[in-house]
Amino acid sequence: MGLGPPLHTYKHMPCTVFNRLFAIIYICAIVALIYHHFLTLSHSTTFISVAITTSLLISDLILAFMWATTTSFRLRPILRQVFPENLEKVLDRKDFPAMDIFICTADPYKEPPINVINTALSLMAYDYPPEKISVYVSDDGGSELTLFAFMEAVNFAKIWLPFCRDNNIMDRCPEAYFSSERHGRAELESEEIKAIYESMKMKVENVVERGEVCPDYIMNELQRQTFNKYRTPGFARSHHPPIIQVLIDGAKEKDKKGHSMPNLVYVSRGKNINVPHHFKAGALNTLLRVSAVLTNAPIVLTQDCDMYSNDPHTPKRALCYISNPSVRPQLGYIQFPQRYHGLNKDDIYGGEFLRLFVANPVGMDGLQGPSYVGSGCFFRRRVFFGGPTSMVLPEIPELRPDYVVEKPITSEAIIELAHHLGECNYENNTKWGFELGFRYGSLVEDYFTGYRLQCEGWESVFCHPSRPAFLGDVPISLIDAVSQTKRWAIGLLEVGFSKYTPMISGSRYMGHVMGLCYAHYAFWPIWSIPIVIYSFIPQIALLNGLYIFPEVTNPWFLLYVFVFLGAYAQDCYDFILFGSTFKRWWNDQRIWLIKGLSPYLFGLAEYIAKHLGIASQGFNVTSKVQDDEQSKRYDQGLMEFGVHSVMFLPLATASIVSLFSLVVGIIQMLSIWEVEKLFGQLFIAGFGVLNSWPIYEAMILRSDKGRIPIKTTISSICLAILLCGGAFLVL
Ligand SMILES: O=c1ccn([C@@H]2O[C@H](COP(=O)(O)OP(=O)(O)O[C@H]3O[C@H](CO)[C@@H](O)[C@H](O)[C@H]3O)[C@@H](O)[C@H]2O)c(=O)[nH]1
Ligand SMILES: [Mn+2]
Repeated sequence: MGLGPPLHTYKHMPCTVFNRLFAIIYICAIVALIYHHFLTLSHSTTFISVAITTSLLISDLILAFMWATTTSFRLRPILRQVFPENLEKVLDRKDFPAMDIFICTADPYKEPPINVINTALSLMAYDYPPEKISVYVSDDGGSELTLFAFMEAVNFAKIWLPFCRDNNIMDRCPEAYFSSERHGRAELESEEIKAIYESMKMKVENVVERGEVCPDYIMNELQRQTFNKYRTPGFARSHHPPIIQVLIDGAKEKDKKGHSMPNLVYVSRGKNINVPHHFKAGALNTLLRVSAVLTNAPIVLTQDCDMYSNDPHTPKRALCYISNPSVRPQLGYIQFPQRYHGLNKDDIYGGEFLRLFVANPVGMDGLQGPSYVGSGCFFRRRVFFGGPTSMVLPEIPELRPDYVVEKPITSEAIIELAHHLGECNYENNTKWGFELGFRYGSLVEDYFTGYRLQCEGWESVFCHPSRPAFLGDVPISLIDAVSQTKRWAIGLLEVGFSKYTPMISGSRYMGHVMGLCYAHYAFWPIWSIPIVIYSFIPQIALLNGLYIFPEVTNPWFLLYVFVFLGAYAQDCYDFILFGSTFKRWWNDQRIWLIKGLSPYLFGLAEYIAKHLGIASQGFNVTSKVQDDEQSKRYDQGLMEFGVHSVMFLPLATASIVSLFSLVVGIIQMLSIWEVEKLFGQLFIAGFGVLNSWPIYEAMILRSDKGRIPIKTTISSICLAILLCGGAFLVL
């Protein structure tokens, strides 16, 4: 920075040297392993042994490729530190840039409006000049319930914001604050506010339960007119004109203590069943345009509706990097990790996503910067308009990132223009979604957008303070977790096999290591191929007395041991290094196997089906509703199945096959007493059984509602019999 106290610094992680050395050794091991497969292949005489060796070869090639992509995150990890306490020494508070905050919600029944307004309130209460903040809510659910909740939030904000400011509260999400032990200091006032909050919450929940805003809750003619828009004949969430409401005009409205308030704008973009709306990316682009004509702040923060702010100083941390764009003109965005509240102790579904949200971004931070993960990201508005040196102009001057807004946000002309910009077919014949704004073409618009921005030359920074900047909800049932992963899998493959594939395009624009980092995600779903093969082939071969791995006494066996233990140990080491625990790592590797057998596999299949024109996929919003009984089981660490789903069949079948082959394998071992021959397969079957423990429990031992339905159990037993019987006939 030159002058003044430092705002940020970084250091290389000490593990870098070890990581690089280990990578070299491991590459040699992989080469040897592949050589061994070819050797075996050349000695194979029967069709069966050729087929088995080939499938192992393919599996190991895929695992090797994925290992290489994982390793790219380990080559130059850096840790950053920011000094927000120094910010006001170099930048006057009145010179802080304005910020437009985008919150997306899509379904009042899966994303309860009370939670959405909690997120909004936590962000409105940022420790930042309120007149510089504008919060825009995108309601893709097109629901009066959400709008009603926000109208209520406006009144509550007038008490909540000054309360947080005057008492220097850290938890500025009301729900989090009132349910924590911390609200001791401002006792009396806090109790009063809590009562007001509770009554608002009841009102909002009541309205959601009824499914409509009852007439007593409508305060005046203006509100009645607004709600009537949702009740015109033909109005549906997927078919309606744009609705834009300025709920707080910061220039006029004051809080209870007479201070200014942030702007709050509700936007439900226009939709038409015949016009593609591009899901969240489409919603964000509408917000980009609407906010451009209303406030056009140079900084844009995107937030999922469940990701509330957990630290009021977060925007100042971001400012430490972007307060002076001329210092690093290519810096495009600052990504904070997604962190979650309410994870159970050992994180049975791997909901922490330690690698995705922490370890990998740290790795990319030392290169061109982390990928964008959809929430908790401060962008410079300029990034949505072409690369750092080649600006792409929008169709009207009002949308340019350097356009200065002069009219007040409630002026009629501006509101009219905003509605026009939110029309469902506004984007026809424009560059939105392709060269401008968030990019279309993938269900993981975040990954795809970040990737394209970085290809254009934008850099990014990972900001990972020890107090989480944002906290969100995790799926607490297996079906939710795997459905989410399946959506991601499809979206990632859409990028992986597009003309922008990271392997080629990414490497060309960002270098091979960055290309590999992005390829890592794009090809996540192909992990399902080796996982499926290793979950069935060694076990079924064992059942039929076919031994497919080197004997324990054979030196090649050591190679297998090294490759397996090496990968697992380094994986575990990463987990511990980034502050997680051994048990969480263990559950994470189990969920990795589950994903390979279920969402990655189905994602791959659906992606192919889509390409053959058989099916098409939408964005299935993850439910954020917490069923009490389900939450209880989650807290106890029980895996929640509960419903019958084809997604569970491969894993249930694999667990039965493993168990069966382990038992038969042990019997074989006792009868022929040649452990060294079958040890490899026995180990894999045993490893499968160990990992399947929660599945057996849920099939047989449990009686609660989260157990595996009998239908699933029977279907998977039938499948297992078919598979083993079929193999018996063939082999
Ligand atoms: O048509 C849609 C669909 C979704 N959303 C919003 O998108 C956000 C993310 O949806 P969610 O169901 O929570 O998906 P997750 O899989 O949990 O989200 C992750 O993955 C998404 C991409 O698949 C990213 O957009 C998210 O930022 C990232 O947190 C939510 O706020 C939704 O309201 C919309 O606004 N419009
Ligand atoms: Mn989410």
